[in-house]
Amino acid sequence: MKIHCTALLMVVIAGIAFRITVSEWCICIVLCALVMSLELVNTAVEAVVDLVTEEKKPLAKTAKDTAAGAVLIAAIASVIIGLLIFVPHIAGWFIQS
Ligand SMILES: Nc1ncnc2c1ncn2[C@@H]1O[C@H](COP(=O)(O)OP(=O)(O)OP(=O)(O)O)[C@@H](O)[C@H]1O
Repeated sequence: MKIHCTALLMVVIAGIAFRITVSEWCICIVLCALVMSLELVNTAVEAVVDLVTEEKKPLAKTAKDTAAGAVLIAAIASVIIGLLIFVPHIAGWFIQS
């Protein structure tokens, strides 16, 4: 969650610096909310699994790994979309200066 909050702060700073459009802000906000929400669900799944059993069980592993996988997929997609949004702004900034 600390990593996600740091990424969120960087997105906000970059969004202000590069003056991204309202549509781009909306996409960034939705993606940040998606990743952070899935991280909270992942934490909840981990807590429930640990509450149910502290023994090593295949179903516990499946529950934890699939929840973590959901966060990873959303995070990877967010990074790709973030690059698609910010790279043209960064390139434009370099061309102007
Ligand atoms: N009860 C269990 N039975 C089987 N495998 C487990 C069990 N608990 C954890 N694991 C395995 O160990 C890995 C690490 O589990 P852990 O509970 O430390 O979560 P984590 O993925 O490190 O998340 P976090 O760092 O947020 O606590 C899991 O991804 C899972 O593959």
